[in-house]
Amino acid sequence: MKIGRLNHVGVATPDVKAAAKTYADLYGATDATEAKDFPHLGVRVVFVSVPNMQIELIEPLGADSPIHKFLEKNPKGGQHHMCFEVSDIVAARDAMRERGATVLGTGEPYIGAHGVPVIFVHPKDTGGVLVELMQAPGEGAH
Ligand SMILES: CC[C@H](C(=O)O)C(=O)SCCNC(=O)CCNC(=O)[C@H](O)C(C)(C)COP(=O)(O)OP(=O)(O)OC[C@H]1O[C@@H](n2cnc3c(N)ncnc32)[C@H](O)[C@@H]1OP(=O)(O)O
Ligand SMILES: [Co+2]
Repeated sequence: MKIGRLNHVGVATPDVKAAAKTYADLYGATDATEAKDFPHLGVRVVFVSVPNMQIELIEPLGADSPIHKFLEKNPKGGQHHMCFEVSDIVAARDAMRERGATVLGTGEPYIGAHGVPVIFVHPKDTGGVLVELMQAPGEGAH
């Protein structure tokens, strides 16, 4: 198993709409989606598209949001995770475990904000960077 293209960089923020405006005003990155809520994932999301990938702006949604503590430590927000595409998310999950990394949650891939299955690898096993792996859109059975 080998990771593929960088699909998005996750950026946690207290306010996705304000953050999207910053990317538009400061960097001219005006190609942004409307904010979309994912209650079962505990985040509100705006995708800002740039030529080779997306910035995934994420705001906590609900008391159990997985990014609450991150924002307590980083109240203005900050880089949260990187997401790489893989050709087979189940094979990738198995490879992470075989290579000694902790796959978060139950380890079962679940549908993320792009509508394809994802997993997360614990930052303790990846040099302090939270890494998300996602089934490459249009590839593999999922
Ligand atoms: C899936 C929808 C969407 C998509 O792309 O489709 C998204 O990407 S949504 C993104 C938000 N969802 C997640 O991040 C799910 C997976 N994340 C988690 O389960 C937690 O965030 C977790 C376990 C990584 C951290 O949880 P929490 O902060 O509550 O726990 P701790 O404070 O105990 O943290 C443990 C340890 O990890 C360090 N940490 C936490 N977050 C990060 C981070 N983003 N990057 C790097 N390191 C991180 C934290 O500082 C602790 O380190 P320690 O040395 O033990 O103090
Ligand atoms: Co993500």
